[in-house]
Amino acid sequence: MLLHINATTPLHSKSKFPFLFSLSFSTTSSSSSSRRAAAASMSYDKQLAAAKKAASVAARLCQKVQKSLLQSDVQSKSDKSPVTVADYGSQAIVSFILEKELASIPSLVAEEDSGDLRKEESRETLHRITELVNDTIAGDGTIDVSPLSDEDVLTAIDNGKSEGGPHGQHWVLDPIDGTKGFLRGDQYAIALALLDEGKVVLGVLACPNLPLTSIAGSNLNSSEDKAGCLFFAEVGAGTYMQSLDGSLPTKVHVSTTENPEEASFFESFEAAHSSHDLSSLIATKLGVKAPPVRIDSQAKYGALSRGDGAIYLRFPRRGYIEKIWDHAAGYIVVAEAGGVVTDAGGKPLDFSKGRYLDLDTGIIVTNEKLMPALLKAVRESIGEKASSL
Ligand SMILES: Nc1ncnc2c1ncn2[C@@H]1O[C@H](COP(=O)(O)O)[C@@H](OP(=O)(O)O)[C@H]1O
Ligand SMILES: [Mg+2]
Ligand SMILES: [Mg+2]
Ligand SMILES: [Mg+2]
Repeated sequence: MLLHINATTPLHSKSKFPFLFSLSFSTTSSSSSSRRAAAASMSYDKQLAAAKKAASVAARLCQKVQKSLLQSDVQSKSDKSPVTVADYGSQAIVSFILEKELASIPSLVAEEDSGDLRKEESRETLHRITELVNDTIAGDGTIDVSPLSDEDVLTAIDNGKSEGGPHGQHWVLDPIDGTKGFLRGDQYAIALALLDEGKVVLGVLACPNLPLTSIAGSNLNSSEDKAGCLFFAEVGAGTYMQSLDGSLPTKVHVSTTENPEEASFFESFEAAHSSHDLSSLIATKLGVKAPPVRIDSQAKYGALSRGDGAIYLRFPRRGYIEKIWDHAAGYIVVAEAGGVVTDAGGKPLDFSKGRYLDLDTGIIVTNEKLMPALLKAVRESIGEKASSL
């Protein structure tokens, strides 16, 4: 179990408060304490500050686009998933700001590439992206740079071609996770994480449409609450949330409920991304009473990290291979808030294998107390489904 300070504790650097960290070490489980021990001598504070800035500025670009979303902003990639000027713009901004803040070209594993944008018919779209990137950077007022050219934007996007892997440091970026939610006007996230020697050591999730207060039991679409959350986590230092417009961070913690009857669960809005039938069977077996909360993107990990729900279930169709940028930031945000993220067989996720995750059947997330019962329900439900085929 992690040391939970309280919900209004501002973030302090671990170097300034060694006392808090020795306390935190003494109360952790053995698997997380070895993770912490490995990272104890490392501080990623500088990278975390750069990541928070990059994700926040990218979120502003996305918010601008979502407001004035035009059908012509939507293109189709070869895999038919929608990709918008905001996906490209967000990737260019994050790549550019990381490079500027850290004074070196980052190794970046990111979802988008510039292939389609370099085609003659994309010339107008590219101009529009460059304009958006420059307007957003100028609007921020803290980034000292002359306007970027179309070529600068293409180069920044293409920095995301790294293959990642088990050695060295690699940034992992999903410039807009939940593009379908973004296009619908619903939830999406800018998800940025850092791998060091194959382990996720920090993560930032910007969720522009996620209410600052709990979404437990609420109808997200009719929520009048103020929205825009920035979750961030550094290995060994816990998870914090602040508003995207810059409030003081508060420490967050996953739900500690042991009772499945009190637990609600998150899953993809899109049934094509995760089997709603299987999750319903699992929830029934486990004794969950509440209906599923269906939202797009890694906003699910963010909401879970602050206890809005207790379980996240993800079961893609057979043969689908998960990408590391769809989970790296969300994983550490939940893990540092005291949660457990595994594949459907209970194995930890391995982010060291390159751009893809090699895992068994699906991804499940909950707290340490509920995990054994959840794993049992998952195993039985998958068995039942298989035998009924
Ligand atoms: N058939 C499929 N099964 C599972 N995940 C899929 C999928 N097709 C796309 N995805 C991934 O699901 C992500 C969105 O997850 P969620 O369903 O939780 O909102 C997408 O991220 P992008 O929107 O960044 O492309 C995409 O990578
Ligand atoms: Mg995509
Ligand atoms: Mg994604
Ligand atoms: Mg994406």
